[in-house]
Amino acid sequence: MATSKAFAPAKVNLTLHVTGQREDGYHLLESLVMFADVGDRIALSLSDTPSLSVTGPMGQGVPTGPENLVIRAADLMGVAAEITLEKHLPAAAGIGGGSSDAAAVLAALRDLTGKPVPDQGLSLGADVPVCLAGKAAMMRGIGEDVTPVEDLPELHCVLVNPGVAVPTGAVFKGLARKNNPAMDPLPAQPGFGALIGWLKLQRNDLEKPAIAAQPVIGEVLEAIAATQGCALARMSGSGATCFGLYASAAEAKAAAGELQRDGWWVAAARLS
Ligand SMILES: C[C@@](CO)(OP(=O)(O)O)[C@H](O)COP(=O)(O)OP(=O)(O)OC[C@H]1O[C@@H](n2ccc(N)nc2=O)[C@H](O)[C@@H]1O
Ligand SMILES: Nc1ncnc2c1ncn2[C@@H]1O[C@H](COP(=O)(O)OP(=O)(O)O)[C@@H](O)[C@H]1O
Repeated sequence: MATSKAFAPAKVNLTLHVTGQREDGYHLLESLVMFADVGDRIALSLSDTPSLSVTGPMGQGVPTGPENLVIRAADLMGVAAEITLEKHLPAAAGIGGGSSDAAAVLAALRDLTGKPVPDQGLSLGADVPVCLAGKAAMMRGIGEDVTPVEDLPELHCVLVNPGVAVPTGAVFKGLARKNNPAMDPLPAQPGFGALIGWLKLQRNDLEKPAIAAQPVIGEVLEAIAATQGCALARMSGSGATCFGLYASAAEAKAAAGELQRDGWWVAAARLS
């Protein structure tokens, strides 16, 4: 029986500009996305009797029925599979856990069966195409326009989620304005200092409405910014996960130690 194992990394939106809104209500975005070396793990095998088992430290509350994005991904490919999903990422957290799981299943089933992935998986979620690309990229449109970005410096980060789920649609609805300024052009082959300098001039436009919905996100950002060596603290996606950037793995690891609180999920990671 054909089997496959896959890693579904956390997606981090280093920037997220909301620059407009389509007639169907979806928002136009510009985002620099990178992927962390922390994530979910998936094992799957082709089978006549499809099934899903959700395990892992963050598995609680993740749907086990047909609404789970890994099942929807198998359905989209028209393939029956037995899937085990080991959750390490918090759900509904702005780091694309479900989207990354879906993308990993799409890629695994494409490789096992030779079938193409319909429409980059966009029908499963706006974040699925960038997760399918799986490497640093500029994401535009509602997420369907993905351009890989080469030559970014090594980045180390801490990811912090305060244990509150923030529904993506509700945060978009809370935006004061939909047509915010576009991102500045990314400098060519930036070193760490140049990339941080550029990032500081960009934004996550969803930060403000997310903090209004869940004020603890503001506390997380302050706590990250106060850690030794933190070059930038920002929210990812629609939250509530926030990240801090550091020049070294040692600083990111020390920050993760400092940021431990009851109910907070904290991970040090490398971004690429
Ligand atoms: C905001 C982002 C940024 O990367 O990340 P997350 O916070 O989800 O991680 C994504 O665009 C989210 O992608 P994804 O989570 O796949 O979104 P979807 O399931 O397609 O959409 C959930 C809801 O968010 C709103 N939505 C989503 C994407 C978009 N470009 N405009 C929107 O207005 C819509 O109300 C939609 O019903
Ligand atoms: N495999 C999955 N992992 C996590 N959540 C999932 C999954 N499949 C479906 N969901 C549902 O999708 C919603 C969004 O989850 P997720 O993709 O992790 O968040 P976000 O889009 O904020 O990064 C959750 O509320 C959860 O109920």
